[in-house]
Amino acid sequence: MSTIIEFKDVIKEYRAGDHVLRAMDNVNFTIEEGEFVVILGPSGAGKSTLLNLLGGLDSTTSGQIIVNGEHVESFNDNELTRYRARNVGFIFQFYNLIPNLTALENVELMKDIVDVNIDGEAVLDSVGLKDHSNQFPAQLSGGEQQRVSIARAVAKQPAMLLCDEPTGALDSKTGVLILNLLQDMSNSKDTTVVIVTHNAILAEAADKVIRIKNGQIESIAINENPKKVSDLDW
Ligand SMILES: Nc1ncnc2c1ncn2[C@@H]1O[C@H](COP(=O)(O)OP(=O)(O)OP(=O)(O)O)[C@@H](O)[C@H]1O
Repeated sequence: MSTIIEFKDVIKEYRAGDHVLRAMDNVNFTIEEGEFVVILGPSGAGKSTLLNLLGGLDSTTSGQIIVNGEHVESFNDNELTRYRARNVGFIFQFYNLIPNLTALENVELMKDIVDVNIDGEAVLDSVGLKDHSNQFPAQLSGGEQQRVSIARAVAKQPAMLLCDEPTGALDSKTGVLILNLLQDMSNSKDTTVVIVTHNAILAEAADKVIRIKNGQIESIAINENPKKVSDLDW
């Protein structure tokens, strides 16, 4: 496997007046292509900060973030926009659906952003929304809206899927369906999946588990025999 993501001595500080908060404190790790990675840590540990830096949504204070051989920390705004569009699928807690487009149109919208063939109906089917493709976001429940946004990120077939509590609004059965889909995508080796979660059980399904605490890496563990998501004891 080849390394797709590398954090080298990454520091991220937030300033509020003369107070400085170090949210990322000298963080080093690598992620291999196609890995299914789970990031765990208590509230405020820096998990979302890590994901935002990796996704090019926020900039480092110092250090290097190398993705596919490119230095993300050195990108200007245009380069960051291109990087996000080409490489990253985001599954975050805010759904960002376009209200006057149907579920299907929200998914197929990705055709205009990346050069991929999208079978929107099939992707909606894979997240259990086959019968909802012609509904508008306001006609869907919170969990269904979250699944449309997951379908949209998946349809893009990105090199990296960055997920912040991807199953937050879902019941456990639907959550397992989604996590299964994400694990299958990483098993196909085309997509590297990084999931931030409070759910420690998911660690058993990960290829790599990164634990962070107070902005620092507490441990990095490799699972030689990760479980299938569907075999976990939820
Ligand atoms: N934009 C910001 N400005 C100032 N401080 C911030 C900002 N974003 C995050 N922080 C601080 O950085 C630290 C890490 O926050 P982060 O959101 O990364 O934690 P987290 O591990 O994702 O927490 P949670 O599990 O509660 O979502 C926290 O102390 C937080 O208050």
